[in-house]
Amino acid sequence: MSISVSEDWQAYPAPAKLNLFLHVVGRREDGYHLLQSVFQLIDLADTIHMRLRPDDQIVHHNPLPDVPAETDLTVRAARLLQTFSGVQKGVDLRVDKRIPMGGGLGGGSSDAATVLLVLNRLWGLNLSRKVLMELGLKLGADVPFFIFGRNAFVEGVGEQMKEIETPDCAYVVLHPPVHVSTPAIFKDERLTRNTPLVKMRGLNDIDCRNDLQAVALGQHPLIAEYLAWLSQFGTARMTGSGSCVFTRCASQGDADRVISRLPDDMTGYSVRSVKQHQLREFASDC
Ligand SMILES: C[C@](O)(CO)[C@H](O)COP(=O)(O)OP(=O)(O)OC[C@H]1O[C@@H](n2ccc(N)nc2=O)[C@H](O)[C@@H]1O
Ligand SMILES: Nc1ncnc2c1ncn2[C@@H]1O[C@H](COP(=O)(O)OP(=O)(O)OP(=O)(O)O)[C@@H](O)[C@H]1O
Repeated sequence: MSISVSEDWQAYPAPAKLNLFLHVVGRREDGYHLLQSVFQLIDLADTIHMRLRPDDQIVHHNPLPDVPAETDLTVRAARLLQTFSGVQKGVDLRVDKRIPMGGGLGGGSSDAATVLLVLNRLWGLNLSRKVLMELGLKLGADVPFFIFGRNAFVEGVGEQMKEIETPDCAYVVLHPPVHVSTPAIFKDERLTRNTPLVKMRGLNDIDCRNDLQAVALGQHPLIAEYLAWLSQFGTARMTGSGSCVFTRCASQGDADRVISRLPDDMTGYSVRSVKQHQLREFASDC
């Protein structure tokens, strides 16, 4: 799947995710945390434009203001794949960001996953999903999920996943304008790391809370104001390490109505759940 924008450039989607719940169940010796979470794909997405180059350069044409090209996860993903495969091919990249950065929506990780999936095809590498997921984990804990490409119950540090049925529904997502540092949340001494392990049968049996939320609210009180406003319309919760908060709505119309009542100084999105990543078939399962 791709959407043509010109003869050479092709456009590819990089969807965001919500963590429908997120439990911290332990900590590894290297400091990384063991999690249990359900990851839900949503239709809020960045667009990555890519074009094959006649040489082996990887060129980012519109780096983000605060992220130098060399540290952008799209460039890092392309370089990692180039080094791993030994391929002598290059790519031009442009990224249209729509997913708020540092919002717990996994935007950077999804951008990286899209680059890995697309270059696997454009460079003719034919690497398996498993290999791409292992490579992706080197870039970030959420990258394997986007390569897996289906809603999932995720364990470990973010690398073990099982496909799961999730409700087909609408969500309202609000973006408090604070940049949450994921390492600072995980390092915080107030974080509880001993939530009992759950067996995943269905979402209804689970205490759907986010263990990172109390810590994020402690560090950024503004998130609590957004949660309070959204709680008028349903149970509201933070995604990932924040700052975004979300609630489920009965219909897209309901979600749109919530957004229409948003105070002028708040930013939010009416989104839908997505069943599968549109680029899932760019990696094979064998
Ligand atoms: C919390 C989640 O948002 C859930 O989706 C993600 O697991 C975070 O993923 P991410 O933003 O891609 O984070 P990474 O870049 O992999 O890790 C940032 C930092 O968060 C901490 N970190 C992250 C994931 C994890 N399972 N345990 C951790 O302790 C580590 O200090 C790490 O250095
Ligand atoms: N292509 C990219 N898009 C967004 N952020 C990027 C990108 N490349 C590098 N980054 C860096 O990664 C940081 C985290 O970005 P991201 O938007 O993925 O956070 P997040 O949504 O909180 O992620 P998560 O849900 O995985 O915790 C940014 O602040 C930025 O410095």
